[in-house]
Amino acid sequence: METNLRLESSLWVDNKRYRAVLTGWHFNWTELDKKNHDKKTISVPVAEVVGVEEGRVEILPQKSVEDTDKDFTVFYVKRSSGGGSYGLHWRLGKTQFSCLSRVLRDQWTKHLRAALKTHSPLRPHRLLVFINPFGGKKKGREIYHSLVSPLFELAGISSHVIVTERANQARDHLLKKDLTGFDGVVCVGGDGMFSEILHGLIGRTQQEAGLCENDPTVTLHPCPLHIGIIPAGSTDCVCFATVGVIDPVTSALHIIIGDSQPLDVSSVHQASALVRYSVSLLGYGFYGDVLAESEKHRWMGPLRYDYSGTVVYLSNRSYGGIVQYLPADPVLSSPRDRTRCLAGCSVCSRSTERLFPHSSDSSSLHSSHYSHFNNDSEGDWVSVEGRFRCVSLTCMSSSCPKSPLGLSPSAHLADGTGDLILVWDTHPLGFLKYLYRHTSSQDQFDLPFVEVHRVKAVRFSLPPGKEEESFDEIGGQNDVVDDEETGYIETASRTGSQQHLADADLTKRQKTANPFLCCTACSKAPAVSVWNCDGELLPFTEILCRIHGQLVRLYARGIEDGAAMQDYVEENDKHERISYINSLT
Ligand SMILES: CCCCCCCCCCCCC/C=C/[C@@H](O)[C@H](COP(=O)(O)O)NC(=O)CCCCCCCCCCCCCCC
Ligand SMILES: Nc1ncnc2c1ncn2[C@@H]1O[C@H](COP(=O)(O)OP(=O)(O)O)[C@@H](O)[C@H]1O
Ligand SMILES: [Ca+2]
Repeated sequence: METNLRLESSLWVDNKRYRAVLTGWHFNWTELDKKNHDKKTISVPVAEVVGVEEGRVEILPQKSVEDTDKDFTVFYVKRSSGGGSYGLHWRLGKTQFSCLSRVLRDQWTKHLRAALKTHSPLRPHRLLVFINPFGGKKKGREIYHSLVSPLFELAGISSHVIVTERANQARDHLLKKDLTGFDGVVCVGGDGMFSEILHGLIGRTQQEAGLCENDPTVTLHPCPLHIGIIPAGSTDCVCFATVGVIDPVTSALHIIIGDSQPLDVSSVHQASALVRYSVSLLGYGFYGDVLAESEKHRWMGPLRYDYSGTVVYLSNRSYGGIVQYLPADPVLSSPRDRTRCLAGCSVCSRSTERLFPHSSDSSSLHSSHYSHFNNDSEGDWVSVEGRFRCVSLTCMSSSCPKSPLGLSPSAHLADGTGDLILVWDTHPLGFLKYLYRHTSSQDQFDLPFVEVHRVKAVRFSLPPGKEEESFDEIGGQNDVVDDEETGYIETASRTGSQQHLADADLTKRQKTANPFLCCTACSKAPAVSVWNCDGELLPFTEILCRIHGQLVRLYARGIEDGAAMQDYVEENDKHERISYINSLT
């Protein structure tokens, strides 16, 4: 196949003659009629070609085609220079080639298109797009129509666009509507919008497989549809941690070329009922309180988190709790090994083999997946009890513009584990130091009151007697929880209906359990905090979380190391130059 795709000829770009070569994996062109040391080769991996069009094509300011029969135009991914050491911006590169004859032109377009098909099999043809018009700075629609949709069109992708009119519309659509014909789902919005897509797709996949999501020991089926994220939210942590930059064009290009990045997902259960799924921050204490406080200030937009963070920091709270965790195999990796999960991460690739050992045999794929979870005995769990500033679990680094290396800089996107961070009660300046270290590359785990563990599952419970005490205490200051509300929680736990749970607003009981909805004006410090689950408040305090390795796939490839990529590009250029010179002599 590969030999059939090879093509080599002279081509002209801007009236200069080039030697163009298409091997299986690369398309490159080198200027001729120049002294050897000036020769420069441009090399584009076939997998990064966006589109091949007959004629001289422009797409800006709008698409125009000059239909000459000896020309063709190639669009491809171009990395923009000077983008810092982590995360590169991708832009659309364009080169217009002229051939000596129409026959040769047709040969080039045919070969390039065939190579594309062979080398990027996951390119989407049809996408379902959800736009949250109210996310972040409310620019979702504008971002999609001006920056993304012209690129999708150029790449021949057809998209069905839905601008949401209410929260949970995207999730409900994915749970109930016909999805045949779609290769992937794109969300234009923030982490909250991504979470809707995540819940819709995971729920739908388990429904179709006849699996019960409530049971934490069940091996869930990975979702067949890919998810693309066009960032247009407040934190955009999932996008930042999987692409390395918050940039709609970069993300659109990853979608177009069908990049594929698996992602670990944590399921959160209460009394054997599924409560929610989480990929980034599942946080109790500080991060829960910040979210609860910030809900009152939504009108501030993305700034609400800084404001609420300051208010909560100044309130200086800590909470009692029992944390139990199931450690991951320490031989594989550690949260303090100072490595980074980057594009092509070897820890994650090895995990794919471990999680899906017979991936060529689809019948055994799911049955073997996660069987080890059931084999872990109670004795493997580690238990700690005390007072915490915060307890956080994250399946990935959770880097975001506020914290470029993230909550756990060495966490992996797809290794089947999460990092549990315990910040014990400490003096206010110590905690500030911990928070502040998130903004730089200083090690936030190198503090005497901070612990981090790589885990497969986590349980959180309140110290004995504390739960009732806290509700009684608050009950005295607020309306007593009535039966109807308690009834809801019981019903929810019993049926575990994901939709029911997610649809329900916080009940009064949940509000009383939430310090910032009731206690900012109280002098007494509350005994319980609330869980922040990827930006949603959870209605339960005592939970069990389990990490499901590589449950979903994103149109992304992980963070490209800018510095290493530069070397690669230069090395590649040099290699191509030398091999070309050798072929001449
Ligand atoms: C002193 C500077 C401290 C900077 C600390 C930064 C820690 C940042 C860790 C961020 C982890 C983010 C995980 C992602 C969560 C999102 O899923 C989720 C939803 O996002 P969406 O609204 O876009 O849908 N976002 C959140 O829950 C937001 C959490 C944000 C926490 C920010 C805390 C800011 C703290 C400022 C403290 C200031 C203390 C000042 C003392 C004088
Ligand atoms: N049309 C809509 N009206 C109101 N809320 C919506 C709508 N569409 C989505 N949402 C909800 O808005 C929340 C926040 O959206 P998100 O896109 O994450 O923005 P942000 O990052 O600013 O929080 C999400 O939880 C989502 O469920
Ligand atoms: Ca992980």
